[in-house]
Amino acid sequence: MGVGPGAPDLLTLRAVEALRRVDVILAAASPRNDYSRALETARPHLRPDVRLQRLEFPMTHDRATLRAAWEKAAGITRDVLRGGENAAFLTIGDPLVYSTFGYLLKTLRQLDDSLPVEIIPGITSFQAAAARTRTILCESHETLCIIPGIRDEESLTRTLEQADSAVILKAYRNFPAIVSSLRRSGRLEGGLMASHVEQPEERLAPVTAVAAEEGTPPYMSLVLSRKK
Ligand SMILES: C[C@@]1(CC(=O)O)C2=NC(=C\c3[nH]c(c(CCC(=O)O)c3CC(=O)O)Cc3[nH]c(c(CC(=O)O)c3CCC(=O)O)/C=C3\N/C(=C\2)[C@@H](CCC(=O)O)[C@]3(C)CC(=O)O)/[C@H]1CCC(=O)O
Ligand SMILES: C[S@@+](CC[C@H](N)C(=O)[O-])C[C@H]1O[C@@H](n2cnc3c(N)ncnc32)[C@H](O)[C@@H]1O
Repeated sequence: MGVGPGAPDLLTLRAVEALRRVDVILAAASPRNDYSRALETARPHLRPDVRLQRLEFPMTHDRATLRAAWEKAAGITRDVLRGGENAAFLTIGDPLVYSTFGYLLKTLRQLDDSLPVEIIPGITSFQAAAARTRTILCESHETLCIIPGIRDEESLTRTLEQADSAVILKAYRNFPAIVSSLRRSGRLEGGLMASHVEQPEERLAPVTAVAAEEGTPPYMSLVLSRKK
């Protein structure tokens, strides 16, 4: 299930109802910090007796490391379900948008495609950012383009030139290339940077202001860009 951007009151009623019902909570954590923001977001809704099971996702692009981790996570999930327990896998935002859930689902299907899976949608990070900044995402004939900010500058520029509205997720380490591509496509002015939306560390600022600072933005950052 998606738990939304990070505030415990931005889960859907369906997600909250499911959390009250399940025996096991499956939470993705990076071995780097063993922290699950999705779990902390859902925590106020958990039954005190629910069992917590961490699943490690290494947050890397190394194919062999990823495959091994997904197989381990899918194996644990299969064993929980085959044991007769209900489980909820938590993911930030929506489970079908750049989510660990996608990899878990595909790998679980390969292990056993008879296991029942229900997907509960969540409010995405960019919907939450649009709401917090009162930004219209798209209207009338406009397109809305969802762009992974880890692409190279040329690719980012080409896509931005085609888009009416754009949201650039994963706007952190590659932020300088993102800023250049916004500038080259004539949309730097007006670009909004939204970090940790609906989380305690929330920051909303013009892209130009963030670009003028030293340092790398946090992983939980995205850019909203609407063509003028
Ligand atoms: C490679 C890299 C780039 C990339 O994003 O592509 C990457 N994550 C990176 C960094 C990173 N990720 C997170 C933090 C801590 C942030 C914090 O704590 O504030 C940090 C920062 C850090 O570690 O420094 C947490 C996190 N990540 C995802 C979620 C949401 C979810 O679970 O859905 C959550 C919240 C979980 C929670 O806490 O609830 C999801 C994804 N992250 C993935 C990959 C894919 C999974 C691959 C796999 O199966 O392992 C997937 C599914 C995206 C996809 O595939 O599109 C990049 C490498 C580092 C680098 O080199 O820069
Ligand atoms: C792996 S993707 C997860 C997307 C998520 N499933 C969704 O539906 O929004 C991680 C990226 O989502 C964005 N993100 C997730 N939560 C966020 C938040 N609360 N504030 C700002 N950006 C966030 C950031 O761009 C981050 O790099």
